[in-house]
Amino acid sequence: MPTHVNLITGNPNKLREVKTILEAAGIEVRSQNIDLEEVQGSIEEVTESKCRRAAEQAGGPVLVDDTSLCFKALGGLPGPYIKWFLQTLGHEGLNNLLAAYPDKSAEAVATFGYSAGPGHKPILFQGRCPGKIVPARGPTDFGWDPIFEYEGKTFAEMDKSEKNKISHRSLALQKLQDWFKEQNKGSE
Ligand SMILES: O=c1[nH]c(=O)c2ncn([C@@H]3O[C@H](COP(=O)(O)OP(=O)(O)OP(=O)(O)O)[C@@H](O)[C@H]3O)c2[nH]1
Ligand SMILES: [Mg+2]
Repeated sequence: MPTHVNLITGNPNKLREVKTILEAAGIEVRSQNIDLEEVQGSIEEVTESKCRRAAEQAGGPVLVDDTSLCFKALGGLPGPYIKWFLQTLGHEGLNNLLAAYPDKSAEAVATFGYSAGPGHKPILFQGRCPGKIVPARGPTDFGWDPIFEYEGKTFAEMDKSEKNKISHRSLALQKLQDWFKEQNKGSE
């Protein structure tokens, strides 16, 4: 296991969750806020490009988190473009996108990219959490948490620790930790 990672993000809520999850496993989370240009493409392409840019700009090993919200009735959209949809339409507008469809199911997808440094190919770790889109319930301090319902509660209605146990982000970070452990074995 590395003793620390450098998470490149401008999002303090992500940083808080990643810190809670990884620091419980003994990995210190440092962070740099670098505004990275984000390309269009599949979830994986967006994350890989973001991770490459982050490594170049930070000049060393980096971790990035790109988060998607995928509506089943819309073939996976807004997907990696959820940030702009959320900013433009708000919670109500996101619900309205699904008004014509009986299927409100969605998936929260966290894709972490880890690069050992500039020029190193990013390795991706993905976690998916199934849920459905509902009218907003709960505190509004983090993105689309109030409209994403998992087993009867929106993410916003959950305690932070409850969300961190089952979230897309914790599933992805579990895979990252498993990979770190594998790497360690190889170097022993
Ligand atoms: O309710 C939420 N619960 C979450 O668990 C979650 N994770 C991310 N988000 C939001 O989804 C968009 C992703 O865009 P995104 O991955 O590009 O993030 P970002 O631009 O905010 O930060 P970063 O790219 O600097 O890391 C942004 O609007 C984030 O606020 C979440 N909302
Ligand atoms: Mg972003």
